[in-house]
Amino acid sequence: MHQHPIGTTPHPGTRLDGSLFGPQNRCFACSPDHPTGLRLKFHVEGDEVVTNFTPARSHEGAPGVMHGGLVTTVADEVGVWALIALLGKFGFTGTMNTRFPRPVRVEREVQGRAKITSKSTRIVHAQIRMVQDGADCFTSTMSFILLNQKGAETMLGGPLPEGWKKYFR
Ligand SMILES: CCCCCCCCCCCCCC(=O)SCCNC(=O)CCNC(=O)[C@H](O)C(C)(C)COP(=O)(O)OP(=O)(O)OC[C@H]1O[C@@H](n2cnc3c(N)ncnc32)[C@H](O)[C@@H]1OP(=O)(O)O
Repeated sequence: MHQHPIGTTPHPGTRLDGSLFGPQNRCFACSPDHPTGLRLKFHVEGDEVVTNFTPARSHEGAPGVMHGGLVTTVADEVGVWALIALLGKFGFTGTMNTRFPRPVRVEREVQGRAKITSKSTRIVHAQIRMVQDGADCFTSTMSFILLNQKGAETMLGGPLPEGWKKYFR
């Protein structure tokens, strides 16, 4: 029987940048007005959520190479945005199983691509790739944990803004 891939249609009305969550969103990776953040934006291509980012010299670890932790930051973020865009849900990163097959060079665009591979009530698995000049530089299987409103409030340490509640179970 033909199986529809999970989450292939953008969740209706979803604006694919950090302004979606309003001024309380201070996310280093996606807040549009973070003073030193990455200010990532996202779009959907088929069953993938995609972000484009050009690392600067200030994102280096080894000379000429983007710091692996920052590569992971972009990859983690595009994974979460796959849940937001395709499922209308927010998940907290639970696990990452990652390889870095090639360096990401600074001052050249790298593309983050995330695809949802499985979904249950409480866990979503996604496959994330970071691609530069047509080659995979980072591949990871990540799990994201879906909390209910009470669990999210406990985790975040306070009540959720009204507009965030729908992103939880
Ligand atoms: C709307 C919000 C807007 C925000 C604006 C900014 C946007 C962008 C921000 C983007 C930021 C980027 C993203 C970030 O940076 S998210 C930040 C990085 N991640 C964290 O800080 C998570 C820290 N960990 C925790 O808080 C808890 O351990 C979590 C919440 C993960 C689970 O809590 P808890 O343990 O109490 O949950 P449960 O007992 O109900 O279990 C539920 C199910 O999950 C399974 N499980 C549990 N742990 C793991 C695990 N580690 N791997 C795999 N599976 C795990 C468990 O077996 C069970 O499965 P099942 O038995 O039902 O099958």
